[in-house]
Amino acid sequence: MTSRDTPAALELLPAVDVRDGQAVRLVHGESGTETGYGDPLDAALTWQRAGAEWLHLVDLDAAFGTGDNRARIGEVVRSMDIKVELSGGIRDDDSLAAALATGCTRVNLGTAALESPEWVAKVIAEHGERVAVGLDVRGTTLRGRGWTRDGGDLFETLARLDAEGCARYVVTDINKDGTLQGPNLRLLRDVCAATDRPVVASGGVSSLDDLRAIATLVPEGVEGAIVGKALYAKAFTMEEALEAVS
Ligand SMILES: O=C(O)c1ccccc1N[C@@H]1O[C@H](COP(=O)(O)O)[C@@H](O)[C@H]1O
Repeated sequence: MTSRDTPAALELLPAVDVRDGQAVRLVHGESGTETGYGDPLDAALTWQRAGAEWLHLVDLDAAFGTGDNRARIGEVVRSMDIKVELSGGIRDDDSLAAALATGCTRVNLGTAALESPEWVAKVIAEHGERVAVGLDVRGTTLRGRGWTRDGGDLFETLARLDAEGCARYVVTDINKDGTLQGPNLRLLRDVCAATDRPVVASGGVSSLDDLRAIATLVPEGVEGAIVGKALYAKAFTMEEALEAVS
């Protein structure tokens, strides 16, 4: 079982979400709300050049069940010198093997953790630190299948995954995601209180002050923060973000 190691600084994971081969941002994760930001490799390389140590890479078509961007995603991962957390549509042996074969540092499972608990327990046992679970919530209700279906209670699922040895959680407040309205610090605190595993925060970051606020939760177990729209909207630069949490 993984214990929570408090890192010196909050890790930042710039997000590259891929739909139809393009980097996009959504609002509340809703299909059809895409704003396009061009080539995903260009975006990823931009964050890497700016000093990011992680990339949060999402195959949105795979998450929505509208196809996949496997080939493009594989190219992006293989082009990175930094660590990559890969998400979206990893729900069975085939998609897991393809994701791990890209050389990504870890995969992030969403829907599978809600719909295929036995498979996920096996994958956690086999792959340990290479597997995180994405807990994508509205309120305290988990959402799967592109965030379109309810998938049970956050804290019941967290307890089950903890018992199975899940290494870390990526916690997304869907109501905040893509809105630039600030993170849900209460949710992050509540999750940290319920588990001793590291937590990566996702959703709502709009400013350097938001990142500083998330960084105050490092002692409670928040290890990292995913930053999406704020970077694309140029609310701050990646360099400024890294400086703010260093
Ligand atoms: O990141 C998003 O904006 C997003 C929106 C809608 C659905 C999923 C999204 N992202 C990530 O995708 C995985 C879930 O994929 P799956 O359920 O395992 O197929 C999860 O990491 C979400 O945070």
